[in-house]
Amino acid sequence: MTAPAGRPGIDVPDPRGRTGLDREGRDLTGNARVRVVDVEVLACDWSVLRRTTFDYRHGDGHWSREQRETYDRGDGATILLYDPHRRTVLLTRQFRLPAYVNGHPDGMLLETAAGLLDGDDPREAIRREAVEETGRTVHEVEHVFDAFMSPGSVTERLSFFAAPYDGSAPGAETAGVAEEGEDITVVELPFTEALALIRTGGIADAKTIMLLQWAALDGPFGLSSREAR
Ligand SMILES: Nc1nc2c(ncn2[C@@H]2O[C@H](COP(=O)(O)OP(=O)(O)O[C@H]3O[C@H](CO)[C@@H](O)[C@H](O)[C@@H]3O)[C@@H](O)[C@H]2O)c(=O)[nH]1
Ligand SMILES: [Mg+2]
Repeated sequence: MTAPAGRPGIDVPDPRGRTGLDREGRDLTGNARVRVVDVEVLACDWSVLRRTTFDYRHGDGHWSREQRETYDRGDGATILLYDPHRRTVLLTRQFRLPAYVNGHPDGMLLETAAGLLDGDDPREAIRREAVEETGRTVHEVEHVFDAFMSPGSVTERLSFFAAPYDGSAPGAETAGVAEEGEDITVVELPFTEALALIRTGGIADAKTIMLLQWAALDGPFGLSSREAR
């Protein structure tokens, strides 16, 4: 007996049970300069790699046919936890393979807590991730901004949040969901030290740099907070 014919992720389930992955992006109508011609699934396992063929009308009016690959691992959310009284921030340290294979000395990155949405609203998702990755429960979270982190290739939209935590209360030193292979160290740093680490390369993660700079410019350790004191 032969196995049923079918393309995983398209007409038969892929390893994560998905089908119809080649339909994503075919019916977009928001930009009259863009006509999607074809969507191919090049790979689907954890994430989805697609190649999209589209016609694009340039500024001078001529059309050209283009192809772009997009890497889709879903959307995510991240949060800066800060203690406004002790002037500290709570970060995580974990191994990041993509950074390790691209020149980071040991792949151990200092980052703000973050996670994939997994079908949740960003605000709900970030409350869950804050507890999972730092052991701290956060109450009111402030939405700071959203950003596409690598818009030439990665579809992900990241939602950025901030929330105070009480660093005078005892907290966890390790966190993460062990069944998912996570092994996270919780790192509390004086805010000025965290900012200095951006300059030296000790913090090399984009979302973390963005949130620390927001905190210095516009957030809890910024000009307006200094004026308020
Ligand atoms: N098997 C497998 N599992 C994976 C893979 N990629 C991720 N996972 C699993 O999915 C979990 C994802 O953990 P989250 O905490 O939800 O996501 P994250 O990797 O921290 O992502 C956050 O940071 C990223 C980097 O800045 C952001 O890109 C992302 O939006 C989010 O904010 C990992 O612990 C791991 O178990 C993969 O390629 N294969
Ligand atoms: Mg995470």
